[in-house]
Amino acid sequence: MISENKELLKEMIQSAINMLAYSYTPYSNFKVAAALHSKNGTIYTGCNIENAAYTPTNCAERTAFFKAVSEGVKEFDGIVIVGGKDGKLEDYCPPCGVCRQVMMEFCNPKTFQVILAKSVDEYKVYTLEEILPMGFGPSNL
Ligand SMILES: O=c1ccn([C@H]2C[C@H](O)[C@@H](CO)O2)c(=O)[nH]1
Ligand SMILES: [Zn+2]
Repeated sequence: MISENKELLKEMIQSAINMLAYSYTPYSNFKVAAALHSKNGTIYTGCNIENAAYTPTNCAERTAFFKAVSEGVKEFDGIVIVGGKDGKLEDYCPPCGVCRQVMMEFCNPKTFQVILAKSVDEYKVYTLEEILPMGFGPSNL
């Protein structure tokens, strides 16, 4: 489990916090960033990217997944998520339902860890199964 590696966890949280600077949010000012760890050791970061037409907005988590998958990487251990109004990390920022479903596509719900962070030493760890019980995924087809 990725959460046992405290050094890696800190590195991922710091990468996500650094990524907040690229969050494109002229409409909501709600800034979100993610750091996704692949099983080959690479960290893929992502930020939310809003749009004047609103619905094309892409969440930070999906930006990170799509960066990785578009480079041929499809196996992951865990994701760190940070976010808040104006980029202030006062609360934990849980992933939306659409992002949970994208996680379900590529990750084992029993082992993939979703780590919500407020700082490098303030975080909570969940499995995908805990935040998406009875999820529908590739094994259901
Ligand atoms: O899982 C989530 C939920 C929301 N947002 C973004 C989308 C939008 O830009 C802003 C407000 O919903 O937060 C994410 O990046 N990830
Ligand atoms: Zn989302």
